[in-house]
Amino acid sequence: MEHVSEKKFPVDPKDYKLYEEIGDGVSATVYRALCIPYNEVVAIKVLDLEKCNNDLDGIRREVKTMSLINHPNLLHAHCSFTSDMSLWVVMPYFSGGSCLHIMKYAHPEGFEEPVIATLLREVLKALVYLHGQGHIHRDVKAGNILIDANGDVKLADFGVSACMFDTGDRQRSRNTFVGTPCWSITYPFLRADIWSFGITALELAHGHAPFSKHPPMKTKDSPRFILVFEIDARCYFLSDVVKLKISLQSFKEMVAACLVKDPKKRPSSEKLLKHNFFKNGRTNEYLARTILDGLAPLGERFRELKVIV
Ligand SMILES: Nc1ncnc2c1ncn2[C@@H]1O[C@H](COP(=O)(O)OP(=O)(O)OP(=O)(O)O)[C@@H](O)[C@H]1O
Repeated sequence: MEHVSEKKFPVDPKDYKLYEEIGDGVSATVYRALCIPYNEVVAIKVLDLEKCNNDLDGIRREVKTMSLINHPNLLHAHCSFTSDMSLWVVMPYFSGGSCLHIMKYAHPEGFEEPVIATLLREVLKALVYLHGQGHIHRDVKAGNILIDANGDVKLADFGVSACMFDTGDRQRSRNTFVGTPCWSITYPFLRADIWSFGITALELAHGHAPFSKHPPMKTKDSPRFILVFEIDARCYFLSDVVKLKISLQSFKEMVAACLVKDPKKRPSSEKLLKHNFFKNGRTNEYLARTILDGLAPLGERFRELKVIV
């Protein structure tokens, strides 16, 4: 049981009233809910601990990371607790839902340039902060970019994140790297997020990620996979760019800088944030007006999309 925000959220399920489902993932269901004592709407991610026997480490990491981070573009959990065989993570409710949901529902061909620039700029600010703290997010994607009613953007889901300052044991067990946490060694690992960031840019521009219809690769970290994927993603990008509404040279340059095979040659999140492309970004109110106005409530959209899938 952990308390993670200034306002003490209750850690008893009886203090919450679960409303409709608003999302689901591999091992969790997310509900809109009411925190009864505060009369405040929240989102609760309920993880079935029996289903995630093999990844208790990942869950602990997600909850711990969510409780320690403090940045306006990162999702911060109110509290978490176990109830029977499930873990409840109580978080602020983002009525826009994820960018993936919004695209699937209302923008199947992807977003317009200023929307993409605004979303990506906010995500990049979160990455600058995370990387500065030695964290790698490792799951940057449209499904993990949440938007609230004001157009505020939050990067969510730390289920597979890793901290470069952890002991070697955990890193060894995750089969990613072994070594002392010093920047000269660790910074190429942080740049894994830059790769995913480039793919996310394509996802937001196309409405879906390159090869999103293919089953996930088991050997995610294998250099062969990365190489094949890089070439494919770039071909996909170059051949399809004519179809995009995006004609900006700066978008192409920005994505190309992220999708470089050698992580050391990718820009840092801080450097990338200075890229010209992000000058096309607008305010959060613009986002709210452009992509949230007129959308059905999140639960309704979720239900409709579930029927389609
Ligand atoms: N705080 C929130 N407010 C509104 N919607 C949310 C919130 N948290 C999650 N969601 C919705 O629920 C979906 C699934 O949540 P989440 O990604 O945390 O589950 P997951 O099991 O980790 O998913 P995956 O394994 O696919 O990454 C999100 O894509 C989003 O649409």
